[in-house]
Amino acid sequence: MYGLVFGAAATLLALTWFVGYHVYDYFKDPKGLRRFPGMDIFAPFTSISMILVAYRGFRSNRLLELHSQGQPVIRTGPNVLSYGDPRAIKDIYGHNTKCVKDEQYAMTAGTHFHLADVVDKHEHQRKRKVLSSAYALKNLEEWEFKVADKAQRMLDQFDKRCCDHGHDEVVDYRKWANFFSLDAIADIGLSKRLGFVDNGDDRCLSMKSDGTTSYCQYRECLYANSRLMSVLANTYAFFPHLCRASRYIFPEFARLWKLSDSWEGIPPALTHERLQRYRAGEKLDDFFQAMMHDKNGGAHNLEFGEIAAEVSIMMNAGSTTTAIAMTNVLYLLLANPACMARLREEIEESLDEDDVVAPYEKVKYLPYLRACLDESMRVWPPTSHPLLRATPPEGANILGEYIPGGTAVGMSALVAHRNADIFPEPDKYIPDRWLGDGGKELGSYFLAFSAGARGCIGRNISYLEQTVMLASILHRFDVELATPGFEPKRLESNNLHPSELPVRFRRKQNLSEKDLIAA
Ligand code: HEM
Repeated sequence: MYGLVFGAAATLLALTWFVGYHVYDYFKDPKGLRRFPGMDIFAPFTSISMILVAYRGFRSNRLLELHSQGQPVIRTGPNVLSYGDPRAIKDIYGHNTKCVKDEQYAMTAGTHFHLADVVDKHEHQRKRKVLSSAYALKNLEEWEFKVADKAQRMLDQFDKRCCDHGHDEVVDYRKWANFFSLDAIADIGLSKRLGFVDNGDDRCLSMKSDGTTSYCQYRECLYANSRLMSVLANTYAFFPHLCRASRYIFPEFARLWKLSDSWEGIPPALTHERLQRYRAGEKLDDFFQAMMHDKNGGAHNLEFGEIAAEVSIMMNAGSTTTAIAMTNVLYLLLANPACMARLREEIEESLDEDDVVAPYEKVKYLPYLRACLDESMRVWPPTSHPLLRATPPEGANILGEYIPGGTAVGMSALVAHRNADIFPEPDKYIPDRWLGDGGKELGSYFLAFSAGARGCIGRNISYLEQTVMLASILHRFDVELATPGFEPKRLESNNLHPSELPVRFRRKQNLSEKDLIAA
């Protein structure tokens, strides 16, 4: 009985402290953030608001709704501001910004930082220098054959499933696009043949820190980790506690944590395997090799943990985003037949009839093709939520207004891209807007790859993969939605995931009967 009373009193005390602390902080307002309207009435007091919005699965859309009502700045947490005016991009993300990555990145990092979550500017510069040779455009073109190989395997799979063979198989392009982007980045990065496209399955090895291994499904595990972080990392001081508690309290989170634990073991398993090949003296042409040595052959002497961290971000950022972009562009073209027809015409004019996988040289500068890709990443940016930066200790001017040091600030790419002043008719798919001088001017408001020193290092690889795969598919097949009028649902974790994309492939009429039989 006394125990119960004591427990109730302790809970009440803790709650009173919790609420009192946040209310006190709000009214004390040391940074003067009270002038900004809250995302809802609780957001200025507590990050629970953002946790709930994130949990519902589309926080950028909520921010878009709020900013569209005319609010340029919204307080989404006690110390977090969301910007709605794309002119803030250069202040927050531009090359001259003094803002650094927010502590959220360090909070969610593993034992070692990787290029994307390292906060310290000098450490980031060091890493970026080491890795830039690996990601350089020069290497990229040398690695085209790896992408072409995966593209050929994708075409082989679609050939087997296309309607001309008497069956009527519906293909989930979303799934296959992810198999493709994973196979491609594993080969480019680690000379590893995952074989996801060949197997139509993403079963792979995961390795615990004690060296024990097990098998798991790659995408399921990665997506679980991303979903957890997108919800839980909105708390700061409470993050480790929430991580622990959520494992035991909520069955849904317990399931996600189990999968996420398996994801944590995938990059070490890949790193371990590649290191063994490296130590055995195999000279392979991949990122890994470029990461281990400088141009003159001098060893970088990276620790295992750092190598595994870089493998992790490469296999994560380098696969999901591209697969999302590939899915969205195909969907948007199917939903906009006039754009599809024009793109096909451009592709047909540049490829020869006997080209199977589109040679990058022939398609990389096709203006309408690039415009279709960029417009789809504008409408549905694969990484859509505000990527938070912290203002420097001395504070920063954002949109001409002083924001004190240590404030988290960010702008969602979805919000930036749906701004009607910059992108008229923002909800419509209009690739033309990217053509000519007008298109060039829009570049500074295109946030799909973020911007400045922390902008995406892998964008050229992604364009290579997206361009080759899309051109090859449209050169070979007629594609249609399995259900006319189908629209993918969307779930935003750390990326904005479309649901499945069920389509049918049909070999194009201009291919000879002989060609069909050979396939
Ligand atoms: C459509 C495809 C892609 C999109 C939309 C995309 C988007 C982004 C965005 C928005 C950032 C900034 C992240 C942040 O501030 O937290 C970023 C950074 C990064 N991306 Fe990508 N990315 C794509 C493809 C790739 C690929 C293919 C790779 C690797 C092969 C890659 C590797 C990275 C890395 C390592 C960073 C961190 C860069 C740094 O901080 O210096 N990305 N990407």
